[in-house]
Amino acid sequence: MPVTTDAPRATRTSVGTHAVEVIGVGKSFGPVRALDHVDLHLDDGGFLAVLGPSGCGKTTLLRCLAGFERIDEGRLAVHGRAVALPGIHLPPHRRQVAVVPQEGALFPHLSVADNVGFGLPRRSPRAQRSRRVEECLELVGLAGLGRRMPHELSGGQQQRVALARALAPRPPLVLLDEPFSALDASLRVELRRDVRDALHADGATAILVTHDQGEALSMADQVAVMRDGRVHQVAPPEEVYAAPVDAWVASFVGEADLFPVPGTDAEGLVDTPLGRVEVTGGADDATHVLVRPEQVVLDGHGIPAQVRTVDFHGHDALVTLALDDGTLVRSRSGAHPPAVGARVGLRVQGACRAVPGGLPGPSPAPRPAR
Ligand SMILES: Nc1ncnc2c1ncn2[C@@H]1O[C@H](COP(=O)(O)OP(=O)(O)OP(=O)(O)O)[C@@H](O)[C@H]1O
Repeated sequence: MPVTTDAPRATRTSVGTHAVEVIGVGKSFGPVRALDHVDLHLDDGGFLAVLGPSGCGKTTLLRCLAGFERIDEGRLAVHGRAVALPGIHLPPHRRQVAVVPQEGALFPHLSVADNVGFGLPRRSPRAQRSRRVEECLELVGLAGLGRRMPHELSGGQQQRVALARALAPRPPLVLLDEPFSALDASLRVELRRDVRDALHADGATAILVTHDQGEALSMADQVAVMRDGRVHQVAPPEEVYAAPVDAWVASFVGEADLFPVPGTDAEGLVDTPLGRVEVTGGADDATHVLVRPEQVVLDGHGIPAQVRTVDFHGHDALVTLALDDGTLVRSRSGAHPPAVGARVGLRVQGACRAVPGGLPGPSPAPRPAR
């Protein structure tokens, strides 16, 4: 497993064998505790997404790793080399950590090839530098465009050049700071896939910072979910979605309807407004049953409900329904959703997860769509 943490219910492995180590890192800005005892480990070639809402501290973590901010407590190491301890702060240029910023920030007066080759050692033979530049342009799908100037490229192509520039010197760590936020939705999806493939093909170790769940889940091998300066869970994307450590993570990562657990019977069945559901997994302190919209299916013999809203997405739709007691639930239907106002029956399909919900902040349960 490439990443571990001291977050609740996660396991921590030994220190000293990882490509990136973040150990007990704290950072405050005056009274604001931006990072609160953050522990993360990432193996060589791993790809970690740090996911969290605005203000949770993810950019601060990235800036501390890059060397743009000093840490107050803890230790940061890259490939076994301590780059930050309290009192010790290696400047950014001595960390060999490459950053891909939100908007490419290419040198406008340099060609694409010169931008990509910018960080390569001047002393290495010219032919070798050109080969690496071509290799990196090919990795990001821009082979043959080295002579263009940045202004002759689209926004997506500029981000590809920024990635190629970051990869060229084979840095021990690549940091991606919401690199797709300036792009339109369809381009973003295409670029996510290409960037993930390019990083894997080059064997790069990378950390992506994002508030976009889709981006984190589709790109990374491991996802660290942050809130209020703390890491709540680190796990592969499928596990963060299917087995969130608490109700807050469940609600933040995907759509979640959460119902209080009144108690489980001997067969592991729980009464919810959607009928009796099978519950698996959950911790001893579980307080809520998590039901994902794809588990709520239309069934003429099911619990009666009325369609309130339909968010149509082409390939599917997210339908919000009101049960007769007023509880709102969501169902992900196929491309032919029921009409607003229609009376339908609902059934929960498959086992549900029980999760603890007692975290600070607004109660996530039950959370209607709108
Ligand atoms: N230079 C600074 N001075 C004072 N407070 C700061 C500074 N940088 C960050 N903070 C505060 O630290 C907290 C964490 O900020 P950070 O930018 O790391 O969050 P974030 O998760 O990256 O948010 P966003 O997604 O909005 O960029 C916030 O409360 C922010 O206001």
